Amino acid sequence: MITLRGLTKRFGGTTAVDDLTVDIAPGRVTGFLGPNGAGKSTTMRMVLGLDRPTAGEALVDGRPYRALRHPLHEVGALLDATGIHPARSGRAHLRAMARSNGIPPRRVDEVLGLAGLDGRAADKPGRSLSLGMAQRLGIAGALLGDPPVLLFDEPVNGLDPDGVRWIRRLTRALAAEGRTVLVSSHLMSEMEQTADQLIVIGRGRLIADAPVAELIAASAAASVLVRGPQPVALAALGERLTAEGATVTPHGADGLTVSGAAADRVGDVAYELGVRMHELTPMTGSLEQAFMELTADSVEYAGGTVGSEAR
Ligand SMILES: Nc1ncnc2c1ncn2[C@@H]1O[C@H](COP(=O)(O)OP(=O)(O)OP(=O)(O)O)[C@@H](O)[C@H]1O
Repeated sequence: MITLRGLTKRFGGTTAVDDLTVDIAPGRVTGFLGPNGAGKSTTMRMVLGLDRPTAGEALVDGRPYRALRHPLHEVGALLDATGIHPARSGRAHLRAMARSNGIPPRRVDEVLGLAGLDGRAADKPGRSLSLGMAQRLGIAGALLGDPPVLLFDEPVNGLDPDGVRWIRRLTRALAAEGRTVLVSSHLMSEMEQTADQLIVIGRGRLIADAPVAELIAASAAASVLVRGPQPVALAALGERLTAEGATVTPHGADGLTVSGAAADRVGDVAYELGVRMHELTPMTGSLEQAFMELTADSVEYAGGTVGSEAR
């Protein structure tokens, strides 16, 4: 279990993490999602004792990282996979880690196997590892102490499609063993396939903490695409739906996207107002869409919504 309580980190005038309170439970994969610069890496660094919180606390099984007696056996992490010494092989790197933590050398071969690094790749010097191999090596390092809590920061970075599938299977298997698995990503599609629970942050603040299926369902139920040849009538439809509490955004030159109203209701209102329609389509929800909706206020390029100015 990872527990964040009022976790806050400021760098000068920048608030990277802003009063984050959340529990990350064992036995499932928790996706940690947010736009670039949202504060995901900084949060993970505080869990790992690499950054000191400005306020609040980050606990691993109830204790701050610095109070863990055998850290490698209690929490494993992949943060920046490019940190390996250029002249040292992956195997030597892991052996050194194992030695200084009282872990037997045979565990090194085990985790190299788990990470899919065959003999040759494990003996290459750090400088000649591809990013994908470095990611796998980083994951091998995280698994070395067989810890119950794992943090992977953007683990699919640099991996080919096989590697991506491997990460998906590995994280799910680790969670199925009852471990706490936190995986950060800005790839919503990846999280849709991997995570059970999603924590979404924007500008350091918690935006959502919910099961993936719930987030998708919320966005799926809510969006309807409407197209028609009468801009003024369509604008009137948009106004009326906005007045009923829906969110209406323009879609191309002749359409609207309506969230917060069912397709039946949109059709009925159009009929009442005599609006000619060329299309009325309930949109299939995806996590991508849910993510865009959730983080719309926390990214600089967010599009505005239209209400009374609807075309
Ligand atoms: N050491 C630091 N000094 C100053 N500012 C920092 C430092 N580390 C992070 N930041 C700032 O804190 C904010 C959050 O950064 P962070 O790397 O945690 O975000 P992220 O969600 O991991 O983003 P990305 O997906 O781009 O890695 C950013 O505005 C970043 O510029």
